[in-house]
Amino acid sequence: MTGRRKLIAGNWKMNGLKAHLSEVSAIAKLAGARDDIDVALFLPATLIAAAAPLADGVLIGGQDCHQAQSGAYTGDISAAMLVEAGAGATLVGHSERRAYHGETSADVAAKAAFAHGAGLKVVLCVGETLETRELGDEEAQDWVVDQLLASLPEGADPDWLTIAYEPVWAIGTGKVATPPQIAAMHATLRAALVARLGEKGAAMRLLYGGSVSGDNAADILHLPDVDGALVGGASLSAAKFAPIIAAA
Ligand SMILES: O=C(CO)COP(=O)(O)O
Repeated sequence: MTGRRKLIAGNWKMNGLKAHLSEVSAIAKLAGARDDIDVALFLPATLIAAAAPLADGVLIGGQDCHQAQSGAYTGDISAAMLVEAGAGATLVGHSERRAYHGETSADVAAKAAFAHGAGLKVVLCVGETLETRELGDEEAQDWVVDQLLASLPEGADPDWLTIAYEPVWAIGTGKVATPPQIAAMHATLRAALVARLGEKGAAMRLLYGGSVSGDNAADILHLPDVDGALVGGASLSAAKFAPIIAAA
């Protein structure tokens, strides 16, 4: 036993209106039936305040937060705003933020540290593009280790920080990484975390994300260094999320 509790997390991305809150309630019901794992939902910021009271037993989070307390950052959201809305966590460094908003690993490390300072748990995402993967499996592993180490915040601790490995080429494509690819990457990331953080690195959860579904969840979740999943499309409905929770 590793002592690491599994975390099944959903990332709704830019999906979901109030009409979809019934899915949050239904997912909370699924989570309530499992006291051996953690379940989280990273929702659009507009849904957090309405979702939090419905989601007993589910960690509700935002999908990004700014690395400053407040200020002239049009369109951004601060960690304190997420906390006030009822969030207990946030994603940082998702590849869609890195790609479409130009976020660097230094930004991501600062966001993670700031979010922690505001009392949020943090899921920090890393992952390589198809171009990098095509250089070879070892090259991809080296690249992701570098990205992870550059993104790790000061004081990284498994009590509040979880890492999610999400190969960009597997996100929303239906093209899941193979179990050997995932196992090799997670073993490499684990070794890098242990080298950097010692026991804290051994205890830090490492999630896989990228086209996780009810069909492939069991094969992925039982790999040795996989401590859960970060699920996009299949987290939007309780019906599709249920078999992933059941597989954990
Ligand atoms: O990016 C993801 C979760 O953060 C994965 O998305 P999909 O599960 O839709 O591939």
